[in-house]
Parts: sequence; structure tokens; C-alpha cells
Amino acid sequence: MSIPADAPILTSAAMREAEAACAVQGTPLSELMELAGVAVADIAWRMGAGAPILILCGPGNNGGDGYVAARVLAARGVAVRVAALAEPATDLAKSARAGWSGPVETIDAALASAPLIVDALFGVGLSRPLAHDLTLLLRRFVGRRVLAVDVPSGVESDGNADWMPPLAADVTLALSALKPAHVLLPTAPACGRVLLAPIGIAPHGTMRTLPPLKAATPAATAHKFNRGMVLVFAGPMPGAAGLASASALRAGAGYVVLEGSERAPLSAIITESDARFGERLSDPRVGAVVIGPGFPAGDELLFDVEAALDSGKPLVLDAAAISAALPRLCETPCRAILTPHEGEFARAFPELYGSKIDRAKAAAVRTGAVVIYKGADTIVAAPDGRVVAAWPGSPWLATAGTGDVLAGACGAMLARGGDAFDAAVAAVGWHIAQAARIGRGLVADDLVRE
Ligand SMILES: NC(=O)C1=CN([C@@H]2O[C@H](COP(=O)(O)OP(=O)(O)OC[C@H]3O[C@@H](n4cnc5c(N)ncnc54)[C@H](O)[C@@H]3O)[C@@H](O)[C@H]2O)[C@@H](O)CC1
Ligand SMILES: Nc1ncnc2c1ncn2[C@@H]1O[C@H](COP(=O)(O)OP(=O)(O)O)[C@@H](O)[C@H]1O
Ligand SMILES: [K+]
Repeated sequence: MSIPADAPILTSAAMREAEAACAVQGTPLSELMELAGVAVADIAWRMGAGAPILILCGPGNNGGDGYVAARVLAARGVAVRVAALAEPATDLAKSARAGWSGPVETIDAALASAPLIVDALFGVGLSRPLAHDLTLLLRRFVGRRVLAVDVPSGVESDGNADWMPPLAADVTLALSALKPAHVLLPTAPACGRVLLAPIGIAPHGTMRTLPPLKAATPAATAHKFNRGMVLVFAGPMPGAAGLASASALRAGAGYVVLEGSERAPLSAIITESDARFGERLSDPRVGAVVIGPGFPAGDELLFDVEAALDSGKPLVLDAAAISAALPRLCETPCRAILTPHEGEFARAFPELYGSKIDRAKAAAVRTGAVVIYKGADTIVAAPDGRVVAAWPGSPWLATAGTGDVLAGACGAMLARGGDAFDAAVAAVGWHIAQAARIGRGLVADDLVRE
């Protein structure tokens, strides 16, 4: 599974707006469909490697893309067959159908398979789950190589429903932009390897996939304090804060103080008693404060979170500190990154609904903070509407303590100054890159080793 880096993501509504804008600027939609069909044919040609191809066409423009691809593949001498669910229903699909001179078979129990199936049944226009009989017919092709056009058919492209496609794709060719379903669970794994065909629409939007990691080499003039000083509060479970403090150093902070614990995993970390708490919060060199890892919910946490909020410092609020800070954040936003996992998000924002992207955006608006809504399909959302989706991340991160490491990395990135959203995105990218580098057998401590 893979996804193009730094690629645009659009909802179906935004996609239709972009299409309309394109038409206004003088590019006919038939031209876009031609480009889409050729792009599908190119990938099918490579995947098929000379073997016969069966293209399944739906009634809308997704089906239209399929007819164009069939025409292009046939012209290249490929043994291509077309089977349709219904007659084309849009003008564009009708003219694409008219351009296909071969036979059109029916999608029924007698339909013969092929080594490569091109799924051009439904794209962003799917409005309800697939009918049960169609689902059963399509399941007969499970095990064949599948190229999905735009999205695997059956998937609700905005990520608002968990409808699973009967045919998971090996490759999905996203047209113009990725869609939320490509980067959100449970549908993302069914999209396989996602490729993007930029077919002439310039997608304007604020959602993207994770950008490539930038190597952050310190400036020649760097000194330890201007690389970022991070203060990590240790709660009653100091291991978690230890991981966060080591991670802050490894992710590039110049100076890290672990407050309230003597158990630092690296000797370069300064440990102090929590009696110096107030004093450190007013230390002008401290660029970010990390609080939450290893803290159970309770009065002590509430007191420390209040003090951290009062200090006006940029904050990373993890685990129980998220709910503790919520009432204050909703009143007075501050420069903060919140890092909830699924359970913490549900506790803090039980009233939010919609796709994971919608909920992350709403949480960011409500708190005025950047939200890293963690999981295999991590979403980073800013209050101004920017979103980065981190699917597929690294599944080796599914182990205890890796969230503490992410919180520490956020502290390092935030302490450098600059935009909190960019800091959160950089931390998520660093976390995944570390995990990908280590891979098999990873435990959280490995992420903070050299
Ligand atoms: N935006 C773009 O850049 C372009 C998009 N194109 C294609 O156009 C697609 C969208 O086309 P459409 O809006 O026509 O939508 P679709 O082709 O995705 O499907 C809509 C059609 O399916 C029917 N339908 C919806 N749900 C159904 C269900 N569960 N069972 C049976 N029928 C159902 C609808 O009544 C309608 O006829 C995109 O996914 C993409 O493949 C390309 O043709 C060209 C450019
Ligand atoms: N399957 C997965 N694929 C990619 N990333 C994952 C996966 N499972 C978990 N993660 C990441 O691992 C981290 C786990 O954090 P969290 O649940 O807070 O763990 P802990 O509290 O034990 O530190 C998060 O950054 C999350 O996004
Ligand atoms: K499709």
C-alpha cells in the first residue's frame, strides 16, 4: 500500500466545483474524460503486461472513463472486453460509449473473468451501498488483479460511510486529486497502491497527503538554546515522559528538561524536581512544553495543565491532558498541538460527527489548536482548515509508548518557532520515517535510539 506524497485530497463536492471551474475556463469535460481514460489505459497496459483485460463500466462518468480506456487499449492491440451494468446515463458517458466499437457484455453470473479487471463501475457519484446481487457478482472476481478507476466501486469517496467494496483494488488511479476514502480507514487498505492522474483540473484545496520529510540540518550558527528548548513534565508513570524527552532531543531540540523525574533514558536530558515547575515555565528560553505522557487524569494533572496554560508557552497536550485543557482551550485558544488517539478523541469530543477528517477539523476549530488525530490513518488538522493525511504510516508504530515519542517530537518541532501545523506535520513525518527505518521488531525505545 502506498500513496503519493504531498498530493491534493478533495471531497466529491470540491471535485465537482473544480470540474465546473474547469468548464468555465473553457476546458470541456469530455477532454478531461479523454485524459482520464488514457491514464487508466496506460496503467492497465502496464499491469496487464499483454494479458486480456475486462473493463466493468457503470452508468455514470466513472463508466465513461472505462469506455475511453477500452477504446485506447484496443487501439494498442490489447485483448480487451467491456461489460456494463446499465446503459450510460450521462451525455459524457454516452459519447464515450459511442467511441467503443466492440461488444458490450452484461454483468451477470455468466460473465467470464480475465487476468486483469478494470473497475469503472462507480466513482465519486455513488450515492448508496451496492446492491447485494451486484456485490455477489463482483465477488466472483476476487483474486484477480484489479485496477480501480478513481475509487474501488462501492466505496463512499468522502469517507463518511464504512461501505467496503466487494473488489479490493491492487492499484487505484485517483483522478485529479485523491479522495478522503483513499486515506481513511476502513476503506484505505482496499485501495491498494494509490496513483494520481493529474488530468487538467487544478485542484485548489487545503487537504493534502503527508509531504516528503525535509532533512533539518542545524544552521551553521546554531546553539543549543536556539535549536529549541523543550520542557517535559513527568507524571506518576515516568517512563512515558522519559520517552517523550528522549524523542524531543532526537527530533532536533537543542535542550530538553525532564521535570519531576530522575529517570531520563539519555544522559543529555536535564532532570529536575517538579519544585522548579513554576520557575521553568517562566524561563524565556523554553520554546515548548509537553504535558500528558504518563499522567493519569486527576487533580495533579489539572493543576499542572492550568499552570502550563497560564504560562502562555506553546504546548503539546497528550493523553489525559487533552480533556483537562479542553474547557480553557475552547475559551482562549493558544499555540498548542493536541495528540489524541481514538479513545481520547471520543472522550474529548463525543459530540462531533462525520468522517475522521471532518471530526479532526471540527476539533481544531473548537479548540483553536492543531489536532493530530492518531491511528493508522492519522489526520493532522489546523483551525484554519488545513489538513494533512498520513496514511499508510508505519504499522510498526502499533506498539505501546510510540504516542509518547510522537508527543516529544511535536515538542521539538514546536520549540523551533514557526507554524504549529507545520510543526505537527513535521513531527508526524519524522515519527513515521523513524519507524520505517527500524521496521521489524520495533519497540518505542528504538525510535529514540540513534
Ligand atoms: N472530476 C474529474 O476530474 C473527472 C471525473 N471523471 C469521472 O467521473 C466520476 C464521477 O462520475 P459521476 O458523477 O457520473 O458518478 P459515478 O459514475 O460515480 O456514478 C453515478 C451513477 O451511478 C448511479 N448510482 C449511484 N449509486 C449507485 C448504486 N449504489 N447502485 C447503482 N447505481 C448507482 C447514479 O444514479 C449515477 O447514474 C469520477 O469518479 C471519475 O471517474 C472523469 O470522467 C473525468 C474527470
Ligand atoms: N497500524 C498503524 N499504522 C501506523 N501508525 C500507527 C498504527 N497504529 C498506531 N500507530 C501510531 O502509533 C502511535 C500510537 O500512539 P498511542 O496510541 O498514543 O500509544 P501510546 O499511548 O502507547 O504511546 C500513534 O502515533 C499512532 O498514529
Ligand atoms: K471505480
